[in-house]
Amino acid sequence: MAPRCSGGHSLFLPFLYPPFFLARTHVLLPQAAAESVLRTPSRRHSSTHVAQEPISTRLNPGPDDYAAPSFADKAQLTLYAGGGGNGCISFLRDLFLPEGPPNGGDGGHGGNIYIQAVHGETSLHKLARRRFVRADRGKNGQGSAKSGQRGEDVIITVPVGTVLRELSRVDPVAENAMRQRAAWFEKKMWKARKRERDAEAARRELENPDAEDDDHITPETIRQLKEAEEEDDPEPDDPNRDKWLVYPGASKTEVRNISFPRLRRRERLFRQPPAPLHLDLSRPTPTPILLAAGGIGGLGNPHFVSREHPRPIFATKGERAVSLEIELELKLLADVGLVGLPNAGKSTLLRALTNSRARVGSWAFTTLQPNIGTVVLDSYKGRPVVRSYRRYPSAVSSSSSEVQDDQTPEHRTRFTVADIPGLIEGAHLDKGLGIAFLRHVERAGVLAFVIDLSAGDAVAALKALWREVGLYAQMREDEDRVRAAEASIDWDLDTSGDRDNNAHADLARDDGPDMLVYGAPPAPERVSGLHIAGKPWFVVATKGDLPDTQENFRALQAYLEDVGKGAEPHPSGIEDAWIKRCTAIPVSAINGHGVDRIVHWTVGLLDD
Ligand SMILES: Nc1nc2c(ncn2[C@@H]2O[C@H](COP(=O)(O)OP(=O)(O)OP(=O)(O)O)[C@@H](O)[C@H]2O)c(=O)[nH]1
Ligand SMILES: [Mg+2]
Repeated sequence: MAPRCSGGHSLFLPFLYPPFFLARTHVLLPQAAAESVLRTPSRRHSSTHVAQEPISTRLNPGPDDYAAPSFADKAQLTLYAGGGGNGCISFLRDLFLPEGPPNGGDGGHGGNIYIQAVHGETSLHKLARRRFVRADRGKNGQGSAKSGQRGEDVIITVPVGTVLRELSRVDPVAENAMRQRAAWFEKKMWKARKRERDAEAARRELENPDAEDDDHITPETIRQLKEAEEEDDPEPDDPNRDKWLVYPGASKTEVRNISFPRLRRRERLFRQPPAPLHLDLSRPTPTPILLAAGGIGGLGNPHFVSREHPRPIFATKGERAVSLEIELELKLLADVGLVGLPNAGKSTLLRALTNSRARVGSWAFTTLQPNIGTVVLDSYKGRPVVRSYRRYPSAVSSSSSEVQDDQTPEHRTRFTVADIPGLIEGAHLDKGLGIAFLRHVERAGVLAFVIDLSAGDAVAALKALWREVGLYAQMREDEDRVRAAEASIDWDLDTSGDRDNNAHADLARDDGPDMLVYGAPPAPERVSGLHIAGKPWFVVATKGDLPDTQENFRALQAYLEDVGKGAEPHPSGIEDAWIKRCTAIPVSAINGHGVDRIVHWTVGLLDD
């Protein structure tokens, strides 16, 4: 019978404890390693070796023991900001005061819609189901000078890493301003025509001083002519007329004869941000960002008291509010992205590291949607697991106050880990579950390559994974370059002519050569893929509890040492990629062994 060790830890994974590695190998016979695999709590005290179904634990759960992730990384929403409430037309009535002064209250302002990126949200599924977001309308004003209540604001909370793009907007305020400008211009033209007509009539009268004697042109005919012309060219309507509310008891003639006063421009507390909105919420937003401003409330009739209108029977309507169609796309901003072949043990590792209940199964493509888990470093209940500090990149902010914030490191109490579906060869060509999920690790701070030590050559597996990731990165960079080329303006329309004689080209060259593209877009630069290959990475060599995995691990470790020294190229083949601290951490995720080292190593890389 094979020798058995009493301490579980020392028997497992000799390479978890490198200093003791050589000393311990002599007791680690293959049979012993094989036994250790089956060492589940129920077996620890059993004296027989009868094969039993391993008892399911949190790290080795049954296929049905999982929380289905509700995940969506895209959502399209229509936002309706709240309209303003109407102003009120009312007059004070009291004993012995039948016709008191006007006392209609103002309408309340409509609610705004904001967006805020927060830690703790990991998916857009709730918003994807919602489709519409409406802020409340302001309440109408009431008699006795009671103003209407303000409409309630809505804050859309999204995960950090969400990108917002505006698709379209309907802005009644902007439309109205445009209509007003057109009406103002039309009125100006009409006034000019009227002046011309008057001048013409006066000239005719002057030219015919003895018009009374003339049968054809009398002052009466001149007046009639002018009237006919005026009928053909009526005064344009006041574009502000539909902004007014008139007392419903007023007669039609009264309404027709009201000359509404000029509406003054009103100061806005919330200005609608200009179109098109494009936000990249790659860090938490301490204060919500305004997306759609509510309409301002109407004014009650006391605002319009004047000598001409001592008892105004009109008030203004509340402003209609903007509506926006937006698209949200989530590029998960997990700190660590787990990349591995299907069935490598990524989800088990996520369970071991965090409280996640990701689905685990001994078949490929168990995970169909990304799972996010949070590793708590400091719960403020005792000593932190490890002290860590987060610094935000200063490139994100522009204002000086924010730059100041960037320089003060924030105490990191947790970090997030993203487990995505497994990659297969050709994933960058959309094979398997494809590249749809690679964009979630694209933005991770650290990449952890999860490699199953029991599934053949670990070095080959690592190279295959890096190849896919590298090709994906290069593809993304190409896409970005093409998009940038398409979006830039080609100022040099005369491609056949001599450029030196072309005034446009000269102008462009002097003023801003970087902004302009001459003729065809330039040939793409050398493809790099560095935006992913430049990230810190390490290898998690898992399933180390299985027999005959030590050799594989040793070969992997030797290969990574060579990569670190520069003797071997980076596994992706990309030049200048990150090779500072390449290492492999052996773990047995199913037993939770070695996972603490992953936490420490990750924190080291994140803090760097
Ligand atoms: N012996 C052993 N088995 C493990 C270990 N980690 C995972 N497994 C088993 O490997 C199988 C696959 O694990 P998963 O965590 O579902 O693998 P995955 O990489 O998430 O797979 P996909 O989601 O399909 O990509 C399961 O049967 C696990 O129990 C380990 O450390 N040791
Ligand atoms: Mg999985």
